Amino acid sequence: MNILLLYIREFYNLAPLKFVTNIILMVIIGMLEGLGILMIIPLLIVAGIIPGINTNNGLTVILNHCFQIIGLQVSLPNLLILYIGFIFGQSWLQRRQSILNLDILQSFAIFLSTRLIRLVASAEWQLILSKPNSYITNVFITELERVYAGIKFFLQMISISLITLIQIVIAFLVAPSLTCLVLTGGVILFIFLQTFAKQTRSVGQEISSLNRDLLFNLTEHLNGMKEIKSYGVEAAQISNFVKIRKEMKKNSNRFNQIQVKTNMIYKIGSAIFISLCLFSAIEIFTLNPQDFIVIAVISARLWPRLSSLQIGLQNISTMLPAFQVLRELENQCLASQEVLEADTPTIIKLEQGIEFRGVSFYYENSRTNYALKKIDFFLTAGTTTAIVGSSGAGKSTLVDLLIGLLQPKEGEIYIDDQPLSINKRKWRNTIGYVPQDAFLFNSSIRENLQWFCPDSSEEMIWEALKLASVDTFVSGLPDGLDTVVGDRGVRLSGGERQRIVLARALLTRPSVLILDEATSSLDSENEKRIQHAIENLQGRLTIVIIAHRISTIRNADNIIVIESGQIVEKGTYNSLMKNKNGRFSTLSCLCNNN
Ligand SMILES: Nc1ncnc2c1ncn2[C@@H]1O[C@H](COP(=O)(O)OP(=O)(O)OP(=O)(O)O)[C@@H](O)[C@H]1O
Repeated sequence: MNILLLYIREFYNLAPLKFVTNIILMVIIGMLEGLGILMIIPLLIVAGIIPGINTNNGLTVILNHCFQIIGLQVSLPNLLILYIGFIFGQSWLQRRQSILNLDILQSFAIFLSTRLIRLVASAEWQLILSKPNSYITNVFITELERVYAGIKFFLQMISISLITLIQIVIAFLVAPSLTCLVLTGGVILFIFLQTFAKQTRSVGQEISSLNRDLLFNLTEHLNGMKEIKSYGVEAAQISNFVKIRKEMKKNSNRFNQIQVKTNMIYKIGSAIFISLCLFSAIEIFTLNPQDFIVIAVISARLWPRLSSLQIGLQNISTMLPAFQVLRELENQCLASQEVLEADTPTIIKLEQGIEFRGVSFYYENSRTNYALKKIDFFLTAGTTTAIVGSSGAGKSTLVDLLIGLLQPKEGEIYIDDQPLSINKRKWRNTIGYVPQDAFLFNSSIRENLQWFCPDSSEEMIWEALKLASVDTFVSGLPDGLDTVVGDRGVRLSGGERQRIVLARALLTRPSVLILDEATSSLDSENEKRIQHAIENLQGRLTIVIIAHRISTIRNADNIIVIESGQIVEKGTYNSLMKNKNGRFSTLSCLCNNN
């Protein structure tokens, strides 16, 4: 419950005035409903439905007094108009309150999701790496929805509680002993049914974990659709999906059964207690008819409310695990916020070069294994450097460190003698990055290109396309720049996609271009095109190429060979090839044999 109160406090802090207005409206609505019930007595008296009525009844006297003040007679039409007035006022306020309620709930929903996206976006890359995408998606889509639902149930419970409380007070004023009897019954039943709240909590926990599994399974299924179809393992994936779905159904049924059971117990309980009340009212408390009617109406309304309160509590209980999941992610992101200098469009004009000084790095989930150990090198500005090594050698880790996504555990990276750690934002504005699995949106080539550079002109776009050797291809398309590339660029070949991503990186006019295995999945024809594009750029900027294939880096000014996280060789292509027993020569032979 503490976690719920924590979010309620944030909810209150977001719009305290609206929150308080909402509560005041709830109280007024509760009072108007109570007055509506009380009106039954004078109505019955004036209509003469209850014979031999004691007209000195407290309520009737107050009403007479009120009517005298406004100069009206206590007549049936006046009473009916007043009754309609109460109901009208209550309904109108209820409408206003519902609108206000939804408004503040929606504002809170926006606040929570915006805060989460900010926290995730500014978290250290290593935290994002440690979470499956589907985990974060699940928190955004499912768990956040459950959190809003939990807050909504909480507000509904406040509203029901206030209305119930006001009616209990009215009933108490009319017939204290009988009200105590009705209440005792209600409280006993309420406490008895609390055991169900615990059960619903465990159902809620299972719902949270099943939602996560379902999304994980679905994401894996969709991402790996090509492989799944190629290996013909659709049935296994589908059966896994169906299994989770069935578990969800089982859970949902369990929750429903608890709620239906609660409802049933309340109905039976209320029948027993209302009968008991009727009997006691007549046989023990000898209540007069008008008071009896008020108590009967309040009791009849009170019991369903108690049942709604109980069900509301159960609903909140089911949602509590979602609050915990959300808080956990928020706290993790908060604890690993990236320290960046103020947002700025400034870039670094690389003049001397980039230096790795004694850089070591390990991933948090494998602290004993260094992915990179004591890396020292200097990349002169304006040159092209290739980093090669076998799979798992540490090339991508090195690129992530170079971009400033990962922080060295030991040592430091310098950009023209300035530590990268204090200039990360400026540095990222300076570089162009083409990753292994280049990403394109399901929109036009133009929109994809302008993603990082929204103000780029037509001329700049074509210049970048030309540099990336993809201008002829784009101009040959029927819709040219307006051609839609499909989800993740599926309507393009691997080579076309990669060259468009290269053009996107070049459009930002970077001083440093980092290509991480940009040709790894391409055939030799496309590889040549990319290579040609890179050769076009050599000398104009500082280029860092991570490559598997030695053929693609023949023209690099420097080559750094990494093995098991350490630099084992450095030099030019020719000097490294001369050392026949060297790692580079071996890698080169392996590539040629492949
Ligand atoms: N997110 C991670 N968590 C834990 N260990 C990781 C993570 N990413 C990489 N590693 C480990 O770090 C080492 C270096 O990995 P890296 O991806 O940098 O190699 P690579 O040379 O780029 O490999 P490849 O050419 O196959 O992409 C490997 O031992 C790898 O298992």
